[in-house]
Amino acid sequence: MTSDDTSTGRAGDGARPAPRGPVDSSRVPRFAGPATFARLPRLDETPGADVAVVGVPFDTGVSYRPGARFGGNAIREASRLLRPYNPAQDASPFALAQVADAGDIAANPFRIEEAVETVEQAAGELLDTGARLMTLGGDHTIALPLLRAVARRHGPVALLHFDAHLDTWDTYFGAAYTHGTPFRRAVEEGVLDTSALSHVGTRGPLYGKSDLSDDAKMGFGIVTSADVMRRGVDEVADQLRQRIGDRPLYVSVDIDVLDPAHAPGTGTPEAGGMTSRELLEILRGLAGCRLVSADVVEVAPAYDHAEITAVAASHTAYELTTLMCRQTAEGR
Ligand SMILES: N=C(N)NCCCC(=O)O
Ligand SMILES: [Zn+2]
Ligand SMILES: [Zn+2]
Repeated sequence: MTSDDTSTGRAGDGARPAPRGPVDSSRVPRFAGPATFARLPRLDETPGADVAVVGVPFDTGVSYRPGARFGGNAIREASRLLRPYNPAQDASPFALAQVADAGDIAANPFRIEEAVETVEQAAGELLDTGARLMTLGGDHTIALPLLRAVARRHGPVALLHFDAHLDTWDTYFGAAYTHGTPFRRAVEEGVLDTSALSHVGTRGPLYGKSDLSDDAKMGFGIVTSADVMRRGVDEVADQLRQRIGDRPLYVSVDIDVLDPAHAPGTGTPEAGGMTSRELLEILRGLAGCRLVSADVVEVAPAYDHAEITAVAASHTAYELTTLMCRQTAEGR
């Protein structure tokens, strides 16, 4: 594959050369060569990244269908069709900041505790370079070590959690680190700013009413999937922005927040979810927030059809990345 890349137009500022953009799909077929996110350079091909896209092929924390370990690479494959100008945010993200694909974190698939440590450590090293992280999961277990690493750098962060599920349950089979429990652990560990925690898109059967009261005690507010439908994306985004204010913000997107019609390729699907249009619009409405890092998790390509889920996840990561690049360009 040629290493030809699009000229991005940002003049080098002395500290760093102009960002190296994606491979030009008008010159090199977009279906050629190994996949990196959005056909961007690998991190080792750049002097350093403002946004590092990193995969975590780990799904040992799941309670139902496995397969999210293949999610990151499915998202990279589906991201070949992304283009460099984002009209919805009026920005060319990859010209505003250097985005690079940092490859995958090698988490132990046989020892969850060790995997959690590995993800925290590797994420911490990437954050120490000054990059923001756009993580491609993996199951939702990985949000805990990612939040630990982010909190070490920024202090406790506001959390905006898009998911069909609360993921604030306590344990499964006595296990503390699973994909249904990361945010309870994160609250217990003090890595979240409990004055600004929101779930968006929740729905479906619970174990009991106490799931909701426990969750509320931890400080979470809930915008259900039905609330999004009734109130509309602009009102929801306004309310979220007000709650978040200028706190450092982490956004975690479990792709099962989308209706199974929009994201069949996931491990614990629930009927009655958001559309991909609603999700993308709410994300765009977060412009102005201080987004420090984000993840997109729970893409399980074995249950996908025609890359529906992976395409939705790639666009989700694209909107989040665009928000981060705009902030870099604004010096925030
Ligand atoms: N984080 C995701 N996707 N799912 C959690 C579901 C936990 C359960 O089986 O009750
Ligand atoms: Zn979920
Ligand atoms: Zn989840």
